[in-house]
Amino acid sequence: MPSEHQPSLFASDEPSVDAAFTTARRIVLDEHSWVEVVPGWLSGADALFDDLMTTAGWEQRDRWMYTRRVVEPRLTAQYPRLADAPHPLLHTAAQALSAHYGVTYDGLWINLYRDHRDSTGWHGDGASTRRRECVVPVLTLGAQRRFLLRPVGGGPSTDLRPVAGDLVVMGGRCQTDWRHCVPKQTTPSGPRISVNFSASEQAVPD
Ligand SMILES: O=C(O)CCC(=O)C(=O)O
Ligand SMILES: [Fe+2]
Repeated sequence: MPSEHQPSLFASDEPSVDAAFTTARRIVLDEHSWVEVVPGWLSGADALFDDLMTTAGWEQRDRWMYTRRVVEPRLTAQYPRLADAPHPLLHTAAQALSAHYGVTYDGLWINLYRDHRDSTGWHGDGASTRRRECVVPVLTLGAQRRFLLRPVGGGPSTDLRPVAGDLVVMGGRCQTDWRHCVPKQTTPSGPRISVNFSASEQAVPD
C-alpha cells in the first residue's frame, strides 16, 4: 500500500495513484447514495500541488446568486478535455478512476482555495451530473479542509476531512438528493487544491 512514510518501491518522487484502491472505505448515506473515502490514494501529492499551482490556468469566476453577481471565493481551472489537463499524472488518475468505477472520466476542473476564507457553498454538481446515478471523484492536494455532505432537505452533515492525497468519491444520487460544500473556517489554513473528475457520459440524462 503506498504511504508517504514508506520508501517508494521505485525510489522516485514522481506522484502515483493506488490503482487497486486498497484503502477505500464506503459510507452508505442512504438507500441510493454513498460516499467513498480513499486515504492516501495519491502519493507524492505535494509535487503535484506545486506543479498545478504554477501551471494551471486559474480563473476568477463569478455567478448569479438570486439577483446579484457574486465573485466565487476560490479560483478554478477547467479542462473539459482530459487531453488538455496540465499534468500527466492527471491522465493516469483519470484512467485508474475510469477502470475502477466503470465511468469514463474525460475531463476535469481544479479548484484553488487560497486560504481558510475561500470556500464553496452547498451545491450539487448540476450540468455535469444529469444521470440519475453519478460517480464524482474529488482528489485533495495541499491543506486539509472540511468537506461536508447533507441531505437536500436538510439534516445532519457527514463531515469528511480529506488531507493531501485523499480521494473522496460521491456516488449514487449524491448530486440530486444530497448537497456538498467546503465551508469557510476561522482557523487559518494554507492553500488547498481539489481535482474534480468529470465524465461527459454522466452529463446526459438516462
Ligand atoms: O473542493 C472540493 O473539495 C469540492 C469542490 C466541488 O464540489 C465542486 O467544485 O463542485
Ligand atoms: Fe461539487
